[in-house]
Amino acid sequence: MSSETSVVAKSKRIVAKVGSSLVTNEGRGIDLVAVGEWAAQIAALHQQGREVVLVSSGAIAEGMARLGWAKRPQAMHELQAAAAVGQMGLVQAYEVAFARHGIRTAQILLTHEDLADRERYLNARTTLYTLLSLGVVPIVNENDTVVTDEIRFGDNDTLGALVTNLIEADALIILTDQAGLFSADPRKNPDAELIQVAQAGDPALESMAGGAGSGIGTGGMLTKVMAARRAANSGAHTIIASGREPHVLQRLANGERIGSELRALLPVRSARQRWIANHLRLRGKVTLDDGAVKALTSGRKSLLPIGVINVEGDFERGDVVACIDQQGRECGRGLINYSATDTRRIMRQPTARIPEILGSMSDAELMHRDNMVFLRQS
Ligand SMILES: Nc1ncnc2c1ncn2[C@@H]1O[C@H](COP(=O)(O)OP(=O)(O)O)[C@@H](O)[C@H]1O
Ligand SMILES: N[C@@H](CCC(=O)OP(=O)(O)O)C(=O)O
Repeated sequence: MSSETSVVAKSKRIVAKVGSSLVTNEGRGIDLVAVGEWAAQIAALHQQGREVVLVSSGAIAEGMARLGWAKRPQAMHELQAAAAVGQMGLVQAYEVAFARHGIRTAQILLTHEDLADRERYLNARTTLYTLLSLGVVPIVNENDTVVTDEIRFGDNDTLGALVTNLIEADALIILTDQAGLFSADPRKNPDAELIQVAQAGDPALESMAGGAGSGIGTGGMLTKVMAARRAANSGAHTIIASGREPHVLQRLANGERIGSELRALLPVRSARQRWIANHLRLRGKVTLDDGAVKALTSGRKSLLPIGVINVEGDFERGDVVACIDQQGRECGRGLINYSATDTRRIMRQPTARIPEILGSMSDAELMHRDNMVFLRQS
């Protein structure tokens, strides 16, 4: 494939995400013309044998329009009420638009908990695979009505990336109200330049995307750049492009380069490792000495208690815990074999002493390499 060809051309399974500002026409109620156009484009992708999951925001913005609220409420229960009202409009609009092409849609509302718990994660995955095999287009949003501030994704960019990981999609296409990622916020810097190709996860992208969003969406560009990094964990490329660009999805699928392409270069990991890498709820941290950091990042070894010099948090056996170096940078994460209390008892200890401290049936490793992901190359 020439470097002038969009990575979407080769993508069989695609997650497309549309943001609130697009779906609701800058907060003025659902843009039915735009919804109709996306449905027509996704129908065309189906004709080519591609599978598409649509992650759509807009429930809160549409709920506000339906309730006649001019200002976004602060109180969580009012946001949740708006989402419940608006989600009705959202799924109705998609159902009608896709039905014109003979395509069925399905509503999937997910929470953080659904993706953090391995069993529920696997259930969600099976359902999505089943829907795709039936030729249905799943329409995904966060289950805003039941989540609270501490546990919500908040923006749908993160959710789009997690769905990309969940179904092992080849590409994540984030459609927004700008032509892509610019070197600075184009609302404030008319001279900002479009970034056409970059590596997902490049820290320079995060500083370009620092500003807030449109005021209608929640994430801004930063969450899109972070989503690209997350999507790259499962080998998926991300495109950030304007949802107002005519036939954008079809043109991307036909190989045209539009917007910003944030490419995945990381090695593809196992399904279990991807789940660990993208785990949002870390229960604690263990600080490693330099030798342990080296063993993990360059040798891809299991983590032994002797390399741990500090323990933070109150975790249980089986929780996902971050491994940080002495500068506080995360270098890996994994499922821990001991509770925080036991980890504190055995940290800095040689392997031979572990049975003495915790009993003869103890594991030698604090984290087994098969249950770990290594986030930084040395
Ligand atoms: N470097 C950047 N490039 C492009 N847009 C940026 C950048 N930094 C901040 N933004 C802002 O991010 C907004 C898009 O985010 P958001 O409003 O959350 O959209 P959506 O609802 O599509 O998720 C843009 O309108 C723009 O003002
Ligand atoms: N779940 C919320 C989406 C939150 C949101 O604003 O997302 P985004 O437009 O992607 O920044 C809704 O449907 O209103």
